[in-house]
Amino acid sequence: MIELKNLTKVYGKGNQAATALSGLNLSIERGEIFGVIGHSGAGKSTLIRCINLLERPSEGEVWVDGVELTGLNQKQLQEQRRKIGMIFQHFNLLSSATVYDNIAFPLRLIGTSAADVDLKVKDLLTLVGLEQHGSKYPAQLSGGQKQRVGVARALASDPDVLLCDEATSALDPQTTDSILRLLLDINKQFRLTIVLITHEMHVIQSICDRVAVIHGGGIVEQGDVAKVFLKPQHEITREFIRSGAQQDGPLRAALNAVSTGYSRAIKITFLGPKTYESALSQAVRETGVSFAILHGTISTIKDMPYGQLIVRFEGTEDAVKATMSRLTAEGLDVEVIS
Ligand SMILES: Nc1ncnc2c1ncn2[C@@H]1O[C@H](COP(=O)(O)OP(=O)(O)OP(=O)(O)O)[C@@H](O)[C@H]1O
Repeated sequence: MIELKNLTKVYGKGNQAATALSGLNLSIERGEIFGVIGHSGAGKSTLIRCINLLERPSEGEVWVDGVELTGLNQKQLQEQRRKIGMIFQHFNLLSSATVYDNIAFPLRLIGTSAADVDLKVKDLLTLVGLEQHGSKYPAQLSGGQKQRVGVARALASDPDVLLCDEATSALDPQTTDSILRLLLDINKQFRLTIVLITHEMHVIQSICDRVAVIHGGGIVEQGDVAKVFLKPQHEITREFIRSGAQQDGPLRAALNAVSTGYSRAIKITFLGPKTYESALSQAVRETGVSFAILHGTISTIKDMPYGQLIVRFEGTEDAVKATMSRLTAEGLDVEVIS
């Protein structure tokens, strides 16, 4: 659906030159919600703005729905851009136009009849839950409502792709969640491909199918959110996960606590329905190992439950190893951490 090949973007020239993206490759499937996470300056905005050529890459190719965009003339590009909607961190609404007129704007630009504009805008107002607010001006709306207008306007031309440029970064946590739910709904309802950039792991965890971690203008890690989130390979990814987690001070103290016999601290990861099964209690009952829970999380990635427990097993070496083997045989991920 979207393919970025050897994408390079250099701003400025000579000794003023700044490389924002260097030789980046990325493939995004139709209908998925793809997240790009990275620190400030990593290249996220440049990357997302290259997908609709708001920013023209210095080198490389941008393929959307089988069409390579960098080779198109202005008219062809305008045509293709209609298939790519975009929403922004600061909403970018026309302050002197009503909600209705903001949403109607892209339709009027392409000469849609007044009757069709009316039908479409009313449908979109209902879709984003703003039926009662069509005649208001942006200044009379909350941040979440403004972003709903942004979503409705982006959907007016029936795009195949929605680009979200830090779309929830200016919103409080509750409003963020309501906008994320709206994005998830429209992704399901219209099989819309969504690409979002963010610096918050929570956003990725809530709605994305796959994620790429970007650092220094390149992708350092990518894959299914569950895989990247639960088994991060790169230090930058681990940093993001730590920043979204609770303080690990108490855990460190527990790991350092002296134990009398043979003991191992183990991280056990449960995914999907296994999260709610009793594999751990069954395994220790059978092997006679005792255990203390040092740290635990149960949450969801998109709508899939997962759990992560750090436990200290105590018993004979053979019994501890047998317990780990049993958990592995049950399909759980088991990792010795100390
Ligand atoms: N118009 C520009 N002119 C010169 N350099 C730029 C320009 N836009 C971005 N850069 C540089 O390119 C690099 C990547 O910037 P970009 O805005 O893509 O990162 P980002 O990950 O989106 O950061 P943030 O989260 O702070 O928006 C940075 O070093 C930035 O200073």
